Amino acid sequence: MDAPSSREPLVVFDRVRKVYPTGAVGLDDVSVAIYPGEFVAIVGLSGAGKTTFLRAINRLIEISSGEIFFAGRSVTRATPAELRRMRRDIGMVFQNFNLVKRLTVLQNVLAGRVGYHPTWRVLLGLFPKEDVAIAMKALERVHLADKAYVRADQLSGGQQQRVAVARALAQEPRLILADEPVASLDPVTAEVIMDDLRRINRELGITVLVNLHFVDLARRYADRILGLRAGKVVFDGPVSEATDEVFEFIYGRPLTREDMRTGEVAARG
Ligand SMILES: Nc1ncnc2c1ncn2[C@@H]1O[C@H](COP(=O)(O)OP(=O)(O)OP(=O)(O)O)[C@@H](O)[C@H]1O
Repeated sequence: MDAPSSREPLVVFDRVRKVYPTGAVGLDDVSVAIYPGEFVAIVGLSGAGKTTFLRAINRLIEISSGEIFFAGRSVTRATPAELRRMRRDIGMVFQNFNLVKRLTVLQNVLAGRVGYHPTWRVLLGLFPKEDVAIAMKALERVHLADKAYVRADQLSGGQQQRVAVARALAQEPRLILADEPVASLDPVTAEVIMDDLRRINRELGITVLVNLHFVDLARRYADRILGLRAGKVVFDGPVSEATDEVFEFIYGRPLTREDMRTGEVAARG
């Protein structure tokens, strides 16, 4: 693989600030570049700005100043049509799955294709055969093809999150944004989801940005750690440099059992 510095970044934040109408600061002068193929974990305490960072990329949140670029184009100044086109390339996975529970698994995954068709067609549920093939392939990637015709609400939480990953994948995105994707799952299931995301990243070259508050998962799965505190990037480096001391610096306090998905804090010498 090329060294990141020799490639065009996929996402750029240029002096981005977000101040909510309440006065709360979501992002404070953030400048950062994410390169194609990276798997980046964004870490920080609750309220540090992780969700704001992620949602600013596809403009689910409007920033207050600065500029964000995706694939060399300004997201901030994009017209509605340009924004729709960009959002096709950006899949999203949420903490609470966001599936339509009364629809089948396959129908949920097909929702990932809506950005490719006019609204009337989608409302009638008229997806071309190729889309069904893409959706089935996405389900195979998360090992759920056998559940295609089951109603989404019949699945376990972990399975529902895998459907959500398949839905993002069916978009054939360049980037997947995952906002605390394992926060409501047990440790074993959390690893299944993280394994899926990593496999997708490695095998398909899709860039993955994931908000995590578990130190062990961030270390195990990410290539790069972006540490936020009070809206500022206070650490940006490879996972090998993200020591306990670094996490304690990002969090502004000692690590606790709650910071580990497994609930174990390593003994420190
Ligand atoms: N819609 C909103 N209106 C006002 N303030 C907000 C809003 N969303 C977030 N904030 C504030 O912006 C700051 C950053 O919040 P954000 O949700 O991005 O942090 P986070 O790191 O994702 O935290 P969490 O893990 O709790 O979601 C916090 O101070 C938060 O209270």
